[in-house]
Amino acid sequence: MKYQVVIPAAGQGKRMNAGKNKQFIELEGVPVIIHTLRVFQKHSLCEGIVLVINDKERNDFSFLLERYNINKVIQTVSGGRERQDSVYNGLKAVNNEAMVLIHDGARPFIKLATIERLLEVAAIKGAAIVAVPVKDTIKRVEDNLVKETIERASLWSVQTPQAFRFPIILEAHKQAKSEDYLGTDDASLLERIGQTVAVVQGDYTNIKLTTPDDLLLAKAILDQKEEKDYL
Ligand SMILES: Nc1ccn([C@@H]2O[C@H](COP(=O)(O)OP(=O)(O)OP(=O)(O)O)[C@@H](O)[C@H]2O)c(=O)n1
Ligand SMILES: C[C@](O)(CO)[C@H](O)COP(=O)(O)O
Repeated sequence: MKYQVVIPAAGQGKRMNAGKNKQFIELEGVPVIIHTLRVFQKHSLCEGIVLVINDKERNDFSFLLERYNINKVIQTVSGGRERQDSVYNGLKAVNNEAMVLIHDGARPFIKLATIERLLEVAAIKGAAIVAVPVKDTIKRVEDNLVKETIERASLWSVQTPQAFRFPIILEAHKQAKSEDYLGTDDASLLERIGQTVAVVQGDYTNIKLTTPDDLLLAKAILDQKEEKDYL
């Protein structure tokens, strides 16, 4: 199923502490955001990319899109205070494609096979997300004391892309905004209004580059990278 993808890349990268937006950090000489965009640029089912950026970085992004010939970007839109605001701004620029994916610019290692499996499920279920089973024990902690150990068998660590039939995710964002609800992912905006969301198992290598140690993992992942998986 053909789709458009919204790529939020308007964050500040505070936890990365790199002194710049982590999207511009180079991995093997190529900026993180380009690694991410290249996957969708090459995917024949991707009909367009809406890139969400900080206006102060518009020239930087434009230069990179030109240099790396990322010509599937149909619009670059301004980000907002929170990731959710940025995504909503991006959704409003999608030209009413039946299916929309939302994928963090900070997740450069998404595989084509995962995207294709996600699309198949989202086409049937209306909404689907990529996730991996949790490997560690998860506990709820308050004031450095364990309050609860959460049964691990049903816990998943959620990633992106998240795929939705366009009208339902646009409406969910609209409703969350009108009710001042802030979620940490887009699927939660559907869950809170009673919509079902399917889960597709992805890869543990589909990491979000968040803190400096993630760059060590990124190097190891790139060392093992099979071009065919991504491009
Ligand atoms: N207001 C925001 C916040 C985040 N993002 C994007 O959403 C993705 C996931 O967010 P995160 O990893 O938290 O990125 P940052 O917000 O940049 O990181 P930090 O919280 O450490 O500042 C990233 O691609 C980021 O650029 C965005 O477009 N707009
Ligand atoms: C959307 C997400 O990547 C799913 O794991 C995650 O919630 C983003 O969190 P962030 O703090 O905005 O990076």
